Amino acid sequence: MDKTPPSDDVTIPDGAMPGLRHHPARFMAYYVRRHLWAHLLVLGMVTLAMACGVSTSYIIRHLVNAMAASPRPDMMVVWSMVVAFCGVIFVDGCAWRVAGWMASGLFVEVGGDIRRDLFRYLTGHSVAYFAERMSGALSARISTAANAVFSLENLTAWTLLPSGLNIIMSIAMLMTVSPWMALSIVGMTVGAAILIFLLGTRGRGLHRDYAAQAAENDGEMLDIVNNMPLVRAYGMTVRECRRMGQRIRHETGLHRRSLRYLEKLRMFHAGLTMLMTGGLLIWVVTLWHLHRATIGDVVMVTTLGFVILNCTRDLAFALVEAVQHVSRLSETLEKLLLAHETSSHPPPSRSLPQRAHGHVSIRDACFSYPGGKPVLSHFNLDIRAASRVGLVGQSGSGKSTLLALLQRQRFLQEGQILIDGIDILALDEDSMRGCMAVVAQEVALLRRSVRDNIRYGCDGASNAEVAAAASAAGCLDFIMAMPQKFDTIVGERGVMLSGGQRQRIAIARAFLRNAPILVLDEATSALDSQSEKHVQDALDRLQAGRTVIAVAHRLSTLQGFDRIVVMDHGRIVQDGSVSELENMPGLYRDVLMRQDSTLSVP
Ligand SMILES: Nc1ncnc2c1ncn2[C@@H]1O[C@H](COP(=O)(O)OP(=O)(O)OP(=O)(O)O)[C@@H](O)[C@H]1O
Repeated sequence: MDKTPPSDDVTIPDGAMPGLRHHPARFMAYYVRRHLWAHLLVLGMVTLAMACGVSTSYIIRHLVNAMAASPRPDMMVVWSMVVAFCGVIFVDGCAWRVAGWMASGLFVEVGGDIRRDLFRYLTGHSVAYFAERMSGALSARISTAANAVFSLENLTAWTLLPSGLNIIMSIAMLMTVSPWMALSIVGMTVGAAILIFLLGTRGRGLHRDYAAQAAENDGEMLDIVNNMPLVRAYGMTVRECRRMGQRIRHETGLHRRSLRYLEKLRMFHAGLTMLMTGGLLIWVVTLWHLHRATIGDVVMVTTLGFVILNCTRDLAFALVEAVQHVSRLSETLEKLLLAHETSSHPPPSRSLPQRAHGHVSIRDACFSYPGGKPVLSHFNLDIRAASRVGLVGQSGSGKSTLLALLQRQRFLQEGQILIDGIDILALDEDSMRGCMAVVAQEVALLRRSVRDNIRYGCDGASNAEVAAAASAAGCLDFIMAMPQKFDTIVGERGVMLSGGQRQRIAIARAFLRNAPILVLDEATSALDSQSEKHVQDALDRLQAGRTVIAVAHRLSTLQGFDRIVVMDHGRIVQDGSVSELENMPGLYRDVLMRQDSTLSVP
């Protein structure tokens, strides 16, 4: 397998991931623990800043009382309060800035850790997992998870924590004026926060509808962009734009409703704040009138009361927002942290010798897709090392499924597939990938250079070896004609190359891998006869001395093979040499005759 990532890059090991699928809080806790001291420092700085902020009201109270003292104010007290005020706002500013500085590195770092872990875990899923899901949506989910945690950390540091601390410290300070007043404020604060939170969460349906529609539209857009050639070919550009326009209008409508709901809550809270602050002012002025409160008390209570009530609003809205981010994180983890399909088998531990023979044996194999009919049932096939076997059969007879099972992209429900006598499920990744090379109809190329694409999976290969493989695969002519030769970037999925050129790059890759087993999946079926000739020549060179398992609809490509296996509904219905099957009534001869007369694919 690829190299294990450096342990520094792993916060949550793959084995622990599925256990966190329904536990977003525990998932986040791993990343907080990884940077515990930095998180504690941010927490400490925010607490210090809040303490400073609240104590300014306390200092102002004393300043006002000292200034209003009769017959003459004590200027020592007045100036010491001024100095204290300046000191406190200086510390307050410094604490915020230290917290901001730390957080700007810390929260971004956490986002990076999450992306690395989720990407690594995602790449461990089986090919079937990817085949059944939209790849764009999966990669978008990794960003969604990292962004949700980033938002939650920011929300906690800059809103939840300050508002909570502000409320607690302000109430403690109000206790010094009137315990009853402080208790009343506690009641009002808790009541208002609970009310806003409950009303806020009642709007969750609206937020969810919007989030679901937005995700669906993103997927839809990606689908259209990926299929632009089809859209153009069928003259559907205008219609697709109109369709997308309608979907986006629907999404913006849902977004507006979700935001307006929050806005209505804010209006409701503003009214509540006005009433409660007015009530507090009347109360403290009455106390002052009864000589039970000083002017400083009036100033402090009014300021703190207003601060507290505003903080309840911030706290409640931040909680509602936090619920939204946690929902997004939960949804993402649920989708991404499914247990790897391979994990139900014992960990692969056996390896093949440096040069495996390439004897393939499929024994009593049973397989069906989830919820589908059996594709293979008690299927047996033995392929000698260095023999060339063609798999033939009507569409849907199970040929591609067999190749997927052979490459460990899918897993048998019963039976075994053995390579040189070892069950492929027991083979470690290096042996598994090292013993097999694949050339398929749809060649997978990355948006990297020609050289990197040929060298893919053989990192140690020198430039000379890459060039030799390219030469053996008949690629040199077109590579040398490219602007940057081997360094030319092939474009997304190799769009800058023709179908035949892409095939020959795949063949060069297989040459470099030099695996004893070669799997050909309709390798030449999509090519015109000129390209097919080039590719076929390269393939003939590649096949020499290897076990070849080739699926082909065009029977002419299997001329010269040692053996043909004809499949029908997941069973072998004919098995023999080309000449035997040509002279035997049955599916092979029927197809051959049809192709001879039409020269087309059945
Ligand atoms: N991902 C999938 N999920 C569910 N069923 C599938 C899936 N892939 C294939 N099948 C079903 O499995 C059966 C065998 O399909 P398979 O692709 O192996 O046939 P094939 O012989 O390779 O066909 P073709 O020559 O058209 O490629 C078919 O009935 C097909 O509908």
